[in-house]
Amino acid sequence: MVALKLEEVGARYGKTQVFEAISTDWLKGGTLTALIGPNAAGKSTLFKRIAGLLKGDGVVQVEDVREGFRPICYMPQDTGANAVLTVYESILLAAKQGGGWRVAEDDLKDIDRLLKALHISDLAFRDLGALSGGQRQLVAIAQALVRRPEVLLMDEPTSALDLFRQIEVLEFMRHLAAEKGMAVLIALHDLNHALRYCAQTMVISGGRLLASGSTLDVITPEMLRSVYRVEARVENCTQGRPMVIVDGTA
Ligand SMILES: Nc1ncnc2c1ncn2[C@@H]1O[C@H](COP(=O)(O)OP(=O)(O)OP(=O)(O)O)[C@@H](O)[C@H]1O
Repeated sequence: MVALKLEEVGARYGKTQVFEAISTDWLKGGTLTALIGPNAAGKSTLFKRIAGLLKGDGVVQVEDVREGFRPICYMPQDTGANAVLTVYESILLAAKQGGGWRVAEDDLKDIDRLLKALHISDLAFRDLGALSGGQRQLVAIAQALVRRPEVLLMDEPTSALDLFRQIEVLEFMRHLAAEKGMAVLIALHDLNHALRYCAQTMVISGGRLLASGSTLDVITPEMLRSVYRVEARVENCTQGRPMVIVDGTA
């Protein structure tokens, strides 16, 4: 199964250091990992650094990548849409990116399966430019998954989705990670999503990785006070699930 490890990873834009010396244990495939932290903490920058889109200090190691899979795929926050392509064409283009242009029967089957799994088959022949923000986000998830990544970095993938779709997508991703052995890192602002779906959580703040480990160990009232500047509790709801309840600003 794929494994990812960061060793003393840093990133800067020009002279401005965003974060430095981020190190992790080996993170194995099969589960979702939340990447959390306040606005501008560097979550997207860390993803770009892991994906190799930004250079910087330290080493990103990926081991045990299977034949026919891509080591790392980065799904950015909404970047607008190319109005010229249909949804189907855009997913096919993503599948073929960096490979040959010959389209095989299996490519088309993969796309059909993904469209069905994400419940967007009805959008297949719509123009990308004519979609709503949430529809575009679902298509972006299909574009990322069709590339068969071993490590998938998802930057706030549910920010434009309604409540039903948020749950549907995160449950689907958790299932897919377990089934395919994929390592999925998800930048999130909704900490209840982290508590509910992500086995591990990493907190980035003040240019450092402040905490990393089991989500329940990481999301604590102390962390919420020091990182998010809120007074909050983590309590079990009536169904026994832990949830963050915010009482106010700290
Ligand atoms: N291309 C860039 N050039 C210069 N500075 C940048 C660039 N991209 C991001 N930054 C800066 O780097 C810092 C980290 O930004 P980043 O987008 O990684 O944060 P984030 O944690 O993903 O934030 P958010 O939760 O608001 O999406 C911010 O101060 C931002 O202004």
